[in-house]
Amino acid sequence: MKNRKSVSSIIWRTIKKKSFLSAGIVFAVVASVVTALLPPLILGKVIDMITAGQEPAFILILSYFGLTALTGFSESFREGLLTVFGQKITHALRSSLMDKYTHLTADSLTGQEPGAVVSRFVGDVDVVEKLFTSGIISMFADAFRIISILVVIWVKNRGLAIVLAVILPFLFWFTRRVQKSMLAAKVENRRAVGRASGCVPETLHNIRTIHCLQKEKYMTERYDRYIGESYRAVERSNFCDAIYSPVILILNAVVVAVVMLLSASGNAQVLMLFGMSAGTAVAVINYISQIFGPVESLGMEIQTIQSAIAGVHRINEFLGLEEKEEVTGRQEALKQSQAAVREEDAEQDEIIAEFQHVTFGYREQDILQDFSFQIRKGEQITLAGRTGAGKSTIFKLLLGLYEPKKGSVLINGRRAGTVGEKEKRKLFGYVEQTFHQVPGTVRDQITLFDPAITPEMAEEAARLAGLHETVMALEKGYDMPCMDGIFSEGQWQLLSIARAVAAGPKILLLDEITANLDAQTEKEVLRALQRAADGRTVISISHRINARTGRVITVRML
Ligand SMILES: Nc1ncnc2c1ncn2[C@@H]1O[C@H](COP(=O)(O)OP(=O)(O)OP(=O)(O)O)[C@@H](O)[C@H]1O
Repeated sequence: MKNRKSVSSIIWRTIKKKSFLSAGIVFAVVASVVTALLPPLILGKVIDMITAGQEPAFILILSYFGLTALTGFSESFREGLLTVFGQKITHALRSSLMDKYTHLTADSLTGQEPGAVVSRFVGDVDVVEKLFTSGIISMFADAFRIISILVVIWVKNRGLAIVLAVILPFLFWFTRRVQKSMLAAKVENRRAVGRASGCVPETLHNIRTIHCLQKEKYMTERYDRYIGESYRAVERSNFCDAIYSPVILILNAVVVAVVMLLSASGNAQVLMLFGMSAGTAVAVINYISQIFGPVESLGMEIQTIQSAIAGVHRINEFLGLEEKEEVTGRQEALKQSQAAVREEDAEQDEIIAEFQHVTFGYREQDILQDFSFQIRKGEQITLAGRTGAGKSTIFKLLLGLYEPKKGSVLINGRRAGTVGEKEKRKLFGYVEQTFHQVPGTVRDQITLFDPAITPEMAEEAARLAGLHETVMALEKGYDMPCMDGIFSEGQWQLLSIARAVAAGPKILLLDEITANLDAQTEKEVLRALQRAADGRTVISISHRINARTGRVITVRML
C-alpha cells in the first residue's frame, strides 16, 4: 500500500512547493486590506483642513489618490495570484487522482461508476479549487476587512461602531437567507431544466408508442409541468436578487441618516457617542458603504466552503481506495532476474502457469473451488464451460488482477500477483472479444505508447497478424489517426492480435475473440492466430467447438 494521500496533504505540499506564490498571496491580502483602510482617513483629514480654512497639503491629496490606486492594484494582484495558485492546486489534485486511478486494484476499479469518476476529476476538483480562489482566502480577507473597519470606526465614532455591531449580525443573517433561497431556487431550476431536457429525447425515442397509445396530451402536459417548475424557480431566484440590493442600499442610507441626525442632535450625552467633525463624517460614510460589500461576499464564501467540503470528502474517499501492491523499479529488476532463473528451472519441467487448489469469488459467493491445473510451455489450451462458470475469471487470476482466497496461482513458479507491470507486458498478450481503441494513430494502437516497442516491431506484429497490407493501404499508413470505420470487424480483431504480440509475450490469452465474426472472417482471424501462436503458450476461451484447439480444460459451474 502506498502512503495515503488526502486533499489537505496535496494542498499543503503545493503550498510548500510554491512558497513564493503562497507568501505573495498573504502579502497581497494584507496589503489590499490596509491600503483600503487609509484613503477615507486621509479624505476626512483633507475635509477637516478645508472646513478649518487651511490649505490641505499636496502630499495628502497625492497619497489619497496613490493609496486608492494601490488598493485596486493589490486587489487585482491578489486575484491574479489566487488564480495561479488555484490552477496549481487543480493540477496537483488531478495528477494525484490520475496516479491513484492507475494504481487501483481491479476490484476497486470495477466498483467505480465511470460518471462518478469523471465528476471526481472535473466537478469536485473545480469545487476544491474554488475553495481557495473564492472561499477560504477571500473569507479571511473579508473578515479581516470588516474587523479592521470596525476598529477604525470604534476609534473615530464609538456610537456608530455600536450601531454597526448591532446591525451587522442582522445583515449577515438576512444575506444568508437570501443566498440560501437563491441557491435552492437555482438547484430546483437546474433539476426542472434537466427533467424538461430529458423529456425531449424520451418523446422522440418513443414517438411511435406515444402515437399508438395516443399519449400526446400526457407528454405535452408533463413537459409543461417541468417548464412551469423551472419558470417558478427562476422567478423565485429573480425575486431574491431584486430585493437584496435595495434592502442593503436602504439599510446603508438609514444607518448614515440616523448617525448624522444623532451627531447633529446637540445633546451632550448623545454627542459623547456620536459627535464628529465634517471630515470624520465623510470618512465614516465611506467606511459604512465599504463594510456592506464584504458581508455579502462572506455569505457567498461560506456557501462555497460548504459545497467544497462535500467535494473534499468525495475526493478523500477516492484517494483512500485500495491500491495494487506496488512493485518498485529495483524490486522489479530483482524479481525479473529471479524470474529468469526460475524460468530456466521451469523450462526443465516446462510448467509455465499453474493453479494450485484455487478457491476464488468476487464477493462471498465462490466462483472457483479447489480448482487446479497445469499448463506447459508451448501448450495450446482451451477453457470450456458454461456462461458465468468463471473462464474469464481464470484469465484475471493469471494476470494477477485478483488474489485467490485459497490456494495459489503461479506463473513460472511465482505468485501471479507479484509480477510487475513491465514484466506482465512481456509475459502476456491479451486479446478480447472486441477491440478497445486508444486515442492516437494505428501504430499507437499496437505499441500502446510503449517506447520499448519500436516502429519496426509494430510493423512486424501487424505482418504476423496479416494486417500490414491493409494498414499500408490507408492514406497515412501506420500514422493514420485511428477512428471508427477505418477497419472491418475482422480487421479490428487482427489489430488486437498485433497489439497482443507486439511486445513478444510468452503467453497469449484469447477471450472469445471470434465471437462476433462471420464464418469467413473467423477463418482469417484463426489463421492469423496460428501464426501468432507459433512458439507461444496459448490459452483461449471459446464456446465454438470448431475454434477450440489443443487440450480442453472444463470449468464447471458451482
Ligand atoms: N468484477 C466482478 N465483480 C463481481 N462479479 C463478477 C465480476 N466479474 C465477473 N463476475 C461474476 O463472476 C461470474 C463468472 O464470470 P466470468 O466472466 O469469469 O464467466 P465466464 O465463464 O467467462 O462467462 P462468459 O462465458 O459469459 O464470458 C459471473 O457470475 C459474473 O457475473
